[in-house]
Amino acid sequence: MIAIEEVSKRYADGTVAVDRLSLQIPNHSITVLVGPSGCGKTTTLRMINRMVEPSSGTIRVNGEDILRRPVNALRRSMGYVIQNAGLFQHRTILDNIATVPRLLGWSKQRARARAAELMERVGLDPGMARRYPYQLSGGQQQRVGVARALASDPPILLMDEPFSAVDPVVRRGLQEELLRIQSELGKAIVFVTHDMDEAITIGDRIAVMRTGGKLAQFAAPDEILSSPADPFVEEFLGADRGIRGLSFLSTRELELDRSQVFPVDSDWKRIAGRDEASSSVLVTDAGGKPLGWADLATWSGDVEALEPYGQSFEVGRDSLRVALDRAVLAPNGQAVAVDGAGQVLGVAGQETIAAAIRLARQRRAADAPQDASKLKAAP
Ligand SMILES: Nc1ncnc2c1ncn2[C@@H]1O[C@H](COP(=O)(O)OP(=O)(O)OP(=O)(O)O)[C@@H](O)[C@H]1O
Repeated sequence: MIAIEEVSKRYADGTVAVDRLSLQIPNHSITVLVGPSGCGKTTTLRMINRMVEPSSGTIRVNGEDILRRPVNALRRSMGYVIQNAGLFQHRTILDNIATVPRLLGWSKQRARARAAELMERVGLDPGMARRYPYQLSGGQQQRVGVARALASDPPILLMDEPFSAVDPVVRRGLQEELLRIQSELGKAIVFVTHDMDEAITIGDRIAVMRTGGKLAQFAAPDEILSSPADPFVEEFLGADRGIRGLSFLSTRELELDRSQVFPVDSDWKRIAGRDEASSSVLVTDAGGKPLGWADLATWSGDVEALEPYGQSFEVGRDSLRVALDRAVLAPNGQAVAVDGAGQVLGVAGQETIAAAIRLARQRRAADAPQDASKLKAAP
């Protein structure tokens, strides 16, 4: 959809921000630009909507050179979201979102109806429609920024570090929301970030750029993590490269142990008399949800006295990275696996998870070559 061909940008002071960059950015996918500060990510993004004009090279959208299109029409065909949302402070939330439809000549009523629909889509309470931006939290303002960019239903969305100014929990929520919206709308999204974890979470493909505005690698996240193109990319990915790669391995086939899981109304005398080595059991409520760990040698039967189990992971939805994290953090090294309804499916220790990682990697290697661009990171 967006073809960047041999594009360079040299600013008036001689700085070469982007150097002969070529990228094919497909439809219905999220392409993330990452790289160290000053490597030309923002410049690249802004050349796509002509906020910055390239010094040389060509950018085409659906085959058409963007220089042939009137700049205003071009920009209105592309949603643009920036850090801190960049909202109009004197306009209500509803009118902020309705901005582009109004510019396109929609009636006030139609534009506001569209804005209200978008508030719902990005998870904003309709009660906020008449508020002003300063009356919203940073995360809510970012949602408004996304809604505003989507208002005229542009096929392309340009996002420049849109979630960088909010705390990690809100950021995670915004990323999930973006993925959900993308699964419904299927835009061509170009997303700039500094954060490799964010890139892995949301990107279908990642372009790693190096200082001087050159492309270091352009591939699916999984491929970048498993086969960095050169020492620069490897160093940029950091020491957690192996752990991050586990984000692409499913928990679906993880072998779970159910023998240690018992509902709270069990016959504890009989269970305590078992012959098995482990006296540690996971107690669930009557609905099968985890309550905590009990050491049968000492547990009185009091639910309040159970050892906390930490956080569970959801089989199929969460990756082996999450499962391993849960096991590492659990007091007894056992991660609790649940289904979509939060009911316990079993437990898995670090050894079991390590075995699953080895197996998944062997399978991957055996399946190769495969279309890595189809792989998507689980949370
Ligand atoms: N208007 C300008 N005039 C001169 N140099 C500029 C201008 N805008 C950006 N630059 C320079 O171009 C280079 C690339 O900047 P750009 O903002 O594209 O990088 P970035 O990768 O987005 O950085 P960051 O991650 O820090 O936001 C930097 O060296 C920057 O100082």
